[in-house]
Amino acid sequence: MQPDELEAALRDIGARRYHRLHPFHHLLHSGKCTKGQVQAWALNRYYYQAMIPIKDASLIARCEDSAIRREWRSRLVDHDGDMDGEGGIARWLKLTDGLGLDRDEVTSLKGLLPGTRFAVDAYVRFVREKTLLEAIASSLTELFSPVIISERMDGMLSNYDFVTRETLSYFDKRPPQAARDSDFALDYVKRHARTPDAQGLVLAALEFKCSVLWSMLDALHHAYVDPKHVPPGAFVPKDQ
Ligand SMILES: O=C(O)c1cc(C(=O)O)c2c(n1)C(=O)C(=O)c1cc(C(=O)O)[nH]c1-2
Repeated sequence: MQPDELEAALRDIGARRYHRLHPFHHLLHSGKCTKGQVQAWALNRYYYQAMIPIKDASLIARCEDSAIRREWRSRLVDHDGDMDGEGGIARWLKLTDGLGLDRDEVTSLKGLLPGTRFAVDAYVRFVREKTLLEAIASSLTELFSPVIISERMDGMLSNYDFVTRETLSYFDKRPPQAARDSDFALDYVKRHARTPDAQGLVLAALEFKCSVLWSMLDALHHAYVDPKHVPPGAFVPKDQ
């Protein structure tokens, strides 16, 4: 494939497999979730947010090219900030605060669904163990996140009286960061995946990552929407 054909194949995976298509997101964005279901989403997604800098640090740790390390470093700052109280993780905790969740409960991870833990851990392990090309390609879901984030902001702000713009401030910053990061990652894979084998690995890495995001929402749907089987020890909303 030519590089532009590879890009088209990657975008096609997003169009068919990205978590924007998951029924839980349809419920969340259209105002059909209860407050408890929104809390469960935010509490579980906290683990994804908390582990993203760990996976990015592991990518940097094995990367021998200082230009790539320098570029990738901005992701750590985006999530961890330069000081306490700044960065994406801190802003995610503003979201869980705004939804009335106890911070210690969220950060203790005690109420996490096992399915969330397994999916997120699989992503971190993938980035740690696969080739650098596959690790970079697995971040390419971010090509598709600006659209879902704007749908989520509009939908949640207009449909839930318990959600404010300040509560959702995490998402204000994400679209430009995601655009910058995914432009870099896309350019990298287009330049480095030039053989059919390498291109196959890149496409498989993006499919894998779509499955990670999809199974996080499957776990939420099973526990909190239908059939509402909350695994032992996981968060139980007050309204469930
Ligand atoms: O809200 C979303 O739907 C969404 C999706 C994704 C994604 O597609 O992986 C990320 C994020 N948000 C996000 O906030 C984020 O920091 C992030 C980092 C990464 C990554 O793989 O390195 N994906 C995403």
